[in-house]
Amino acid sequence: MEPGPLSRPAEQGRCVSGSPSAGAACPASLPSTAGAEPGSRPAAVAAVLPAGGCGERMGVRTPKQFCRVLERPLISYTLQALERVCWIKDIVVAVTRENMEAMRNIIQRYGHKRISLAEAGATRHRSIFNGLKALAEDQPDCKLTKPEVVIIHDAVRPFVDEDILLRVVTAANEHGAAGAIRPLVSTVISPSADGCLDHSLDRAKHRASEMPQAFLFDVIYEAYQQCSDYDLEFGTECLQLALKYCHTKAKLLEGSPDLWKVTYKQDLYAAESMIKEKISQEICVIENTKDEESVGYLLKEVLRNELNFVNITSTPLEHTGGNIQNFLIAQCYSFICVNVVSSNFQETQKFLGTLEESSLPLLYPVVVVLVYFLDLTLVPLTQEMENLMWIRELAKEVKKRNVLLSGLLINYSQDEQKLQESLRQGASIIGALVKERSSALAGQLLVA
Ligand SMILES: Nc1ccn([C@@H]2O[C@H](COP(=O)(O)OP(=O)(O)OP(=O)(O)O)[C@@H](O)[C@H]2O)c(=O)n1
Ligand SMILES: O=P(O)(O)OC[C@@H](O)[C@@H](O)[C@@H](O)CO
Repeated sequence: MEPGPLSRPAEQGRCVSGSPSAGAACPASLPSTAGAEPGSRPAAVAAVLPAGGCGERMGVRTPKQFCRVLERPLISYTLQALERVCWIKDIVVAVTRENMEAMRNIIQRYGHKRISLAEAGATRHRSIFNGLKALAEDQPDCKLTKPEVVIIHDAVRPFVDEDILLRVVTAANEHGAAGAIRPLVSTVISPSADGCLDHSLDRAKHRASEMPQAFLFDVIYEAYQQCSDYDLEFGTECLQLALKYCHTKAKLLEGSPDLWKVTYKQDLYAAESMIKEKISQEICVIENTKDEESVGYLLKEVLRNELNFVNITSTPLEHTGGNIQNFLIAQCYSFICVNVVSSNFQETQKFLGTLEESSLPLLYPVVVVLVYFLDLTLVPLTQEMENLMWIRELAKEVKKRNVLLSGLLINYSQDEQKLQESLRQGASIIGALVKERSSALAGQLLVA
């Protein structure tokens, strides 16, 4: 049993790791909580996230858990997913010594809480074991308290929701161990020594083991303490360790397709698309109260017609100050500021200022589109573009705060048909800006 090395805590005073005392024999019967009422969630739940791999199959220099998705490290999304669950009291992340500083910077930059760090091991099982040691109370001056149930979840599985976490924890509380499974996509075959097919498994009778998994802490901790070096070195299945060393048969729970593990580069592209899709479901139209109300209303209606599956809300500009946080909490990261008066820099500054003042770290790029309605038969386009050049400079400034600002001129033609056409084109442009959330378009002035 290798010692669990000490590492400086991510949060002051949080000690991590340390070598546990020699493990007692595997508990003959499951600990008291194991007899818990079916369906009851234990009070004390913690999580261990193995994040000490090098991502060889990803084929890039950066370990995949630190690869950026929408300019933010992948692991930050997983931490955010777990932090949304208020009843997980501690999250221990196992990272390599050389990545400790990078991990602390991520925790600080994105405002992650309840995080402690443990040093990763040479294999995933060894990393998990070190994470468990950080939670075991038999450690000198360790501040983390031992949980009743511990969740084990790969740091590169960012799409985990409270429902599956609660299900595995509740099942582990009752059965001692539980894990998410998924139907196999490919058939599992067994090759013979000469590289030919020996036999194939009946796909209908087998499942893929995914994450999250959960265990009564004493069960999985004991299993790791009894684990052979071979299993620590070559094993990939925590549920098997609970079975083999603690005779605990894990409860298997069907998980959603989102539980997949980011392993290859295409998984990173898929993760980015899913995150973009998730945060593009809400658009808030900020109406300038000086506007003729019909302009903002018209655009809202066209947006609703053109952008299916997107929830379009609206609010008057002067109301955004107080509730910008509410928008961010409600997962709204796209704002369309409708103006009729051209180049009203002050109004825009006022709105962007509320984003600046927001105490919530902007975990996703916030798209802000300044929409100007102008009858281009009355005002030469070049002159108006000149008037709006301040958007380019302002966009550079707010991009540092993860805000992607761009301008959109919509021809407010007196001809009803032309106006409708411009509105539809404007809605399509807004839809693309929101969906693609590309920093390359920040500061651009577009015309519909
Ligand atoms: N020594 C290791 C190896 C892996 N992991 C973690 O275990 C999770 C799942 O492992 P895997 O997908 O295999 O990650 P890598 O080992 O990094 O990938 P590869 O096998 O392609 O190198 C990842 O979050 C990874 O960081 C770990 O904590 N310690
Ligand atoms: O680390 P690897 O990618 O080799 O394997 C990890 C997976 O086996 C593991 O996350 C699930 O199968 C559940 O145990």
